[in-house]
Amino acid sequence: MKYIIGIGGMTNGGKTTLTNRLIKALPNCCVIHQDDFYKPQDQIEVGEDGFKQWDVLESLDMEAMQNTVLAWLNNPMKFARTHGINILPNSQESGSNDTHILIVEGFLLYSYKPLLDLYNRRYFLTVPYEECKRRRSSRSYKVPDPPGLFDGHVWPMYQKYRKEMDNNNVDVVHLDGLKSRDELYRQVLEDIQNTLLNCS
Ligand SMILES: Nc1ncnc2c1ncn2[C@@H]1O[C@H](COP(=O)(O)OP(=O)(O)OP(=O)(O)O)[C@@H](O)[C@H]1O
Ligand SMILES: NC(=O)c1ccc[n+]([C@@H]2O[C@H](CO)[C@@H](O)[C@H]2O)c1
Repeated sequence: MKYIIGIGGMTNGGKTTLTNRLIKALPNCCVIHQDDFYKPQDQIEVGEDGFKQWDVLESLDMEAMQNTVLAWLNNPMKFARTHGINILPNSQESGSNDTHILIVEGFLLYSYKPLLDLYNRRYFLTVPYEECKRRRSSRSYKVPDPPGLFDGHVWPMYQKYRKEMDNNNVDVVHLDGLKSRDELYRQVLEDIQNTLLNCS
C-alpha cells in the first residue's frame, strides 16, 4: 500500500523538525519538500507592497512538485533508489515491506488543488502570531528576510491562504506547534500508524 502524508502549516510552525523525526521512524519513507520547488530568485515577482512575493503559490513550480509526487506514486522503490533512500524496512512491523510512505512537507500544500485529494492524511501546524514572528526572526533563509517582510508580506499571505483553506473546508488535522517536539512527534506518529491500519 502507498500512503501520502501532508505536513503542512504556517512558516516556522515546526514542519521540517517534525518531518525529519517521522522519516526516521516510518518504514520505506520518502520525503518531498515544497521549498525545493521555489522558482529562481529572478522569477519571483515584486508585489505592490514592494516585497518579493516569496509567500505566494505562483513563486513555486507546483507542476514540477506534482510530477515528483506522481513519480513516487508510479514507482516508490525506484523513487527511493534514485533519491538515495534506503528502501529496506527500518521497522520491525510485519508487512512493512509492502508499505510505502511519502511525506510531503510545505507551507502551501493545501492551496494547490491538483494534489489535494492525493493525501491520505493532512496535518496543519500553527503557532500564534507572536511565536511565529519570534521564530522567524532567528531564521536565515537562502534569501534573508528584508526588514518588514513578516508583517508586510509573510503574515498577510498566511492569513489569505488560511482563509481560503478554511472556506474550502479542506479536511486537515490541526496540530498545536507550541507543543514540545517530542509530544508532536508522538502524537503524529501514533495518528499515522492508525491511518495506515484504517486504510489497509
Ligand atoms: N515543537 C517546537 N517547539 C519549539 N520550537 C520548535 C518546535 N519545532 C520547531 N521549532 C523551532 O522553530 C523553528 C522553525 O522550525 P522548522 O524549521 O521545523 O519550521 P518550518 O515549519 O519547517 O518552517 P519554514 O516553512 O519556514 O521552513 C526552528 O528554529 C525550530 O528549531
Ligand atoms: N527557500 C527559499 O529559497 C526561500 C527564500 C526566501 C524566503 N523563503 C521563505 O520560506 C518560507 C517557506 O518555507 C516562506 O515563508 C518564504 O518567505 C524561502
